Amino acid sequence: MITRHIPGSTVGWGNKNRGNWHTIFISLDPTCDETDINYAFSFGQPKGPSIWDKVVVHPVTTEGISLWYKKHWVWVDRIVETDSQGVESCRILNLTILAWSRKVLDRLMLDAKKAHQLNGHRSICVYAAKFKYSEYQWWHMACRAKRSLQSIVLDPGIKDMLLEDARDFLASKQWYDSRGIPFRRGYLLYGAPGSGKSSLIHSIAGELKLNVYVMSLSGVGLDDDALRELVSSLPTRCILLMEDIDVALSNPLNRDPRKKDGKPSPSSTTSTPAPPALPRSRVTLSGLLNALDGIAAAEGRLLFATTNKYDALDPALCRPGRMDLHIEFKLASRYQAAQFFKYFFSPEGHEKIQKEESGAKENTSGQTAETSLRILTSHVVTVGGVRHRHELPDLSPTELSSLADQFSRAVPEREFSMASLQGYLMCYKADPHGAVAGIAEWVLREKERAEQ
Ligand SMILES: Nc1ncnc2c1ncn2[C@@H]1O[C@H](COP(=O)(O)OP(=O)(O)OP(=O)(O)O)[C@@H](O)[C@H]1O
Repeated sequence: MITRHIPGSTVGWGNKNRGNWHTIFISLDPTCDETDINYAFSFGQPKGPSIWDKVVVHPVTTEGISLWYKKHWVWVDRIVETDSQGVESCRILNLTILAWSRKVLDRLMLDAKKAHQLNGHRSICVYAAKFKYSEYQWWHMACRAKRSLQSIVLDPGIKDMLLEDARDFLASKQWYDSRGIPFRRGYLLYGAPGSGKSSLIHSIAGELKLNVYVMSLSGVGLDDDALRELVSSLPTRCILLMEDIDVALSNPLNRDPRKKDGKPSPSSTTSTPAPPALPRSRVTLSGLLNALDGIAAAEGRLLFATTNKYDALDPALCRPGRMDLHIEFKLASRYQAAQFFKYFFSPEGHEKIQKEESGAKENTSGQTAETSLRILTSHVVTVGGVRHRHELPDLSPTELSSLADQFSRAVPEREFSMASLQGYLMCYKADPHGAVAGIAEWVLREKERAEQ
């Protein structure tokens, strides 16, 4: 049996052979960064779904899966070892292959490595909490192309502050340990819908090479126990995204469900029959707080919670230690409108969009980055399944700035969301002059619509 340590990572691996059965096992240190695991195991598309993609479908179960590699049948299973207190101590991936020679496995490892390098860490994996087979588990949903931070336009300083804070946190494990402070950090992003909260989180995940675990507290059947299980089974170093955190907790029963002792609420004593209640989450506030900072809560994770109703949140949830930074996202300022316009119509913006698109395309069609870079300044629009390519007019930086300035002057301060401005600009994908000419009328129309 050979055990080796992959340099620069926390993944150790070895192999053992029994006749024509060859097994390679990879023991994953519990502090292992998910990207290290990906490094060893991700097979980028278009070769087919990655081994890692398949394996992570059951991130904490030992359920095995099989797949084909170069006409060889490969059996992959996963073992989670726990210590005497039930805390995960080690994860092991076993890959077993039937072949004359174990060289196939070596090739598989090399291919995994090459494919991952080719993929250039261009994507992040998104997992969602799903209720399947009578329990909640993390399921691999998709690999998403990273979104450049530059494509998100906020008021100056916000992005850098958030990114720096998260970077600093991830590099400070020792500092937290030495002071006995739980190694966790929480960010609460709140404010107007369509102002970039989710986009920013995905972009930060890309910058920090962290996978994103998304959950909604209002999920049907989610209760305190399931929530605790989900949170405690998170890997170290990841982003936990709790979307619309107010939704479940707006239920007044959640603060303390036992208070009412099963007595009918005042509204139900009136003669008017109450409308049928919508299915509500069974997560209580205390259950949520326990999941976030109880003994079993995962360490090393970044929590991002989003809400459109900041005032509806309980102060206990928002206190430092749970939500360390609160960041308000407002409707678009004129500054944002101008910057977004410039990004949208600049060749660099297009370049970024093309690169992001090429990353996404590689995942499905096998197109290489080189091919897509050749169409840098053209824009691909899909209408009813037909692709049209629009050439972006050649604008000098001064012209672009001037157009952006005119555009932003027509957009009233803090009245429209960035999502709605994006929606408007999408109608003028390669026509910045048209976008400027039409904006005043669009603003009027939208205002009238809002008043109706
Ligand atoms: N500040 C921004 N900069 C660039 N694009 C933005 C910005 N805000 C929103 N968008 C665009 O608008 C769309 C919606 O954004 P996003 O989902 O991030 O908003 P949100 O604040 O999370 O919304 P909600 O609260 O409704 O979930 C995305 O396609 C995104 O590209």
